[in-house]
Amino acid sequence: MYVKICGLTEPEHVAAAVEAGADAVGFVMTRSPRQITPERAAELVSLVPGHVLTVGVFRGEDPGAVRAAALTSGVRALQLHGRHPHSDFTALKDLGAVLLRAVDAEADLRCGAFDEDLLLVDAPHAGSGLPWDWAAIRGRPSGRWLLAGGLTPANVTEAVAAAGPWGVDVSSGVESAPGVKDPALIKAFLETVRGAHPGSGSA
Ligand SMILES: O=C(O)c1ccccc1N[C@@H]1O[C@H](COP(=O)(O)O)[C@@H](O)[C@H]1O
Repeated sequence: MYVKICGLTEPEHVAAAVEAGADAVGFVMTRSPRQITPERAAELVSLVPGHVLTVGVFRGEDPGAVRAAALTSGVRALQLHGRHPHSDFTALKDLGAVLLRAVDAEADLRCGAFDEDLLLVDAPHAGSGLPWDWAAIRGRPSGRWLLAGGLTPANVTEAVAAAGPWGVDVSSGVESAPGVKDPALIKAFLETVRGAHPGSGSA
């Protein structure tokens, strides 16, 4: 199962995610308790080995702003939250980055229609960090998609069994306080997922 650890702001937390076996690490470059500048993201990206995908996370920015942040930070994937027309993704294609469309589970489950590289299905009220009815989306997204929203080391096994995703994405569920990652929780999350689903995928 593919695992992304998101919202990293400190080198030691990047190291914790990489050592624990994350497939992807995310850097939030939009308004958030986890927001970092593209320049800070570049410093953290430089610490990530090539086999781990680096993802820039954005919400509502126009493609020009996303492009500028992508070029400065050097992330290899772009995760766009918000109601972006397909043309926003097309406008970024030439960067050669993996493109992730993030949708919330209530607003848009026409998941078969997406043609970005990856789909990320977040909670109906994205950003709450609360568990939600994962079973409601079982069988609806197709292809490679990540489940997110309120996942923790304690509930990820149940969430995966309920929703049947290709991968999982966690941020607040591996924090000791909003925006403060906890290396022990990062390790526990990876161990739990890998224990139940050995092996990972490739984006
Ligand atoms: O983490 C944030 O603050 C954030 C801000 C803006 C857009 C997305 C954000 N995070 C992403 O939200 C999902 C779910 O996170 P959580 O585990 O419920 O906290 C995940 O994809 C984060 O990358």
